[in-house]
Amino acid sequence: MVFFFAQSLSILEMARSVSRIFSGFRCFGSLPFGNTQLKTQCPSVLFRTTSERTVVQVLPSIFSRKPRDFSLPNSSWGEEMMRLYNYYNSQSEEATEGQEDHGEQWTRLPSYNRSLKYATGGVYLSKIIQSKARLFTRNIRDPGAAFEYVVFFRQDKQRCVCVFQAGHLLEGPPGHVHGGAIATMIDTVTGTHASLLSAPVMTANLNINYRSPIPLGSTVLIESTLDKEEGKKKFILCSVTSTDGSRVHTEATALFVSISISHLLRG
Ligand SMILES: CCCCCCCCCCCC(=O)SCCNC(=O)CCNC(=O)[C@H](O)C(C)(C)COP(=O)(O)OP(=O)(O)OC[C@H]1O[C@@H](n2cnc3c(N)ncnc32)[C@H](O)[C@@H]1OP(=O)(O)O
Repeated sequence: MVFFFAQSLSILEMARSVSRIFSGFRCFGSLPFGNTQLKTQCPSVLFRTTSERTVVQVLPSIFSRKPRDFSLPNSSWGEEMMRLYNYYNSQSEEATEGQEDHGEQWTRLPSYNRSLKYATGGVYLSKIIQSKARLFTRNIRDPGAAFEYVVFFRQDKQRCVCVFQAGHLLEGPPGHVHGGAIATMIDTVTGTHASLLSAPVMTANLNINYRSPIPLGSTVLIESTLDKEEGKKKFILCSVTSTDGSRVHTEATALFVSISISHLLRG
């Protein structure tokens, strides 16, 4: 992440700016920073500065139109992708009236490709960056060409599962998915998971073992579980397998460190 700030801004203004940016992330990324209330898509964000406490209202003022949710099915999704989407989605119904929700269901996490456009803090960023920035995994217009995925979260088990269909633009070795693309998806799923657990986080360490190649066009499962938490460190385990679980493609461990707004201000 790169942020450009005018030098004349006060620290308070910059803190407000970054907070608003994260407000945008909360609403528009699949990575909601902070303790997210999963069924509340666009919460107010409470943040504290040295001089004041401010509630930043995110919506409805920042919407010009409803952004596309990339975690919903499109025409490129194959049979296996749809089958698994329907499987997890069928277990993610809203709790019915009178029934308490203890996080025992899967929750589909919406996923958007922009944050800066909607984050008013972006006013301190380069206009070019504001207009052109897109989430890395959601920046190909052609459906099915690259990263097609949906992430579900289950709170009671502290577990995320991602159904991922790898498109033809992700080729590494002939006919198979590029290791960097696999790493990107692992970072995305584990990063989403870590950020659901705590305040803003950044990847500190990602350790990957590639066990067997993933054919282009295939659908795989990426599963993420919380290993342990130590202070501001979250250790996450991740595996990429065939959808029937018979083949392990990749195994990984990831470390995420909670950061403060001032960490980003330092660059
Ligand atoms: C729209 C959006 C949607 C987005 C939806 C998609 C989600 C995508 C998610 C992508 C996330 C990313 O790629 S983030 C981008 C890639 N990552 C980065 O650029 C991070 C660059 N690194 C940093 O900024 C920093 O090094 C940090 C934040 C990681 C740590 O700095 P810090 O906050 O000062 O913490 P520090 O004191 O150094 O360390 C805290 C503790 O962590 C340990 N620690 C720190 N680094 C490591 C390390 N590499 N390996 C082991 N341990 C480490 C320290 O020993 C210490 O342990 P102890 O002494 O406390 O025991």
